[in-house]
Amino acid sequence: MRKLMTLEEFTIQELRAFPKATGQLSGLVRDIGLAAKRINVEVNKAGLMDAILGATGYINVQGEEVQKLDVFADNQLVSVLRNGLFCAGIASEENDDILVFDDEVSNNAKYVVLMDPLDGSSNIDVNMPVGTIFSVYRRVTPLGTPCTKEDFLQPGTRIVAAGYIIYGPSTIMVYATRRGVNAFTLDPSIGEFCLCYSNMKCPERGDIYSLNYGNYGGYNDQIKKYIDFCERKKQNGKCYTQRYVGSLVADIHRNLIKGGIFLYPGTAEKPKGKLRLLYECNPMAFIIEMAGGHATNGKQSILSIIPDTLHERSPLFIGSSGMMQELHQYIKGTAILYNMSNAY
Ligand SMILES: O=P(O)(O)OC[C@H]1O[C@](O)(COP(=O)(O)O)[C@@H](O)[C@@H]1O
Ligand SMILES: [Mg+2]
Ligand SMILES: [Mg+2]
Repeated sequence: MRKLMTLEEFTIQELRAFPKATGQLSGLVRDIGLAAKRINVEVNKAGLMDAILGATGYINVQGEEVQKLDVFADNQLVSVLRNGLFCAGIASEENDDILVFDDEVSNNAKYVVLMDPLDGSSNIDVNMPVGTIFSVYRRVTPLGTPCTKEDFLQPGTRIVAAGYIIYGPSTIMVYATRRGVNAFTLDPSIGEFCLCYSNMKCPERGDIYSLNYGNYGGYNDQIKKYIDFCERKKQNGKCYTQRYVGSLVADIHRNLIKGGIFLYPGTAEKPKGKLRLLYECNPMAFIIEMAGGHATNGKQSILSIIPDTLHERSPLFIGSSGMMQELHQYIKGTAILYNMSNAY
């Protein structure tokens, strides 16, 4: 077996590149990795335990029925980060309001974490890939004081690091900073995430388009025309292929590796679509943009949106740069597609 660098070794190597760094970000990512390992164990044996499969009967702030695994995942992340040294507070898709840790250590931590503890909830009971999505921001409120909502309502251009863990045939953590995008596979024999893809680049083009076709009727004419174009489109003599898992982590992970485009547009009924700007759109946009792709809401780059509320939704168009250019010719959005990776 090739000796693969572990996540811990990788973050320490990154630290060595920044002698002035405090190590807080590396510590935070390792804490998230630990929580992911605990979630992974429950996901793997979900079919064996009623305690993990099924719904809680509780409706969350999103108006969605909360799954038992949503709660389990949220609790694992909250407890690891609350008891850690590097996080001042959390905003979670599952909680109405922010969680301020407000103790001496946490109040001196310079980062806050935003998370979708369990993504792809509708796929839990059918053994399809699900995931966890996170993003890290530097606080804007003074250290030594409790963090506030201001620390969470920052545009995606302020993201310091973002990532997701996909609990699939293998469990993979994709972690992005401004230095690049790297992926780590969980090696169950040593219980460590090991580097499997370094410096990932999203191919400029692919032949996959990904959307929930069931919503087609509710899309505006421009988007319908783009989807019709994808149906007819031939590339190198090959038709475009439609793929949709229904777990954002899985649909984005596939397109990150193979190239492709993912759309979750607004509809007449839900003009903002379904996906949450802070917990889903922003982190995925950061990862894909750092890998050379693009992400917009059809009008502007996702990362440039100034959030108003914790649980606001946004249409999402994301993927290979060449395919995003093509899409924008159809939806005539005014978004000038430039790569945000060098915006800051
Ligand atoms: O069932 P739909 O409308 O296609 O929505 C699927 C989308 O909803 C989600 O499941 C929403 O995420 P959660 O499971 O975290 O609520 C995404 O993962 C996925 O892309
Ligand atoms: Mg989600
Ligand atoms: Mg979720």
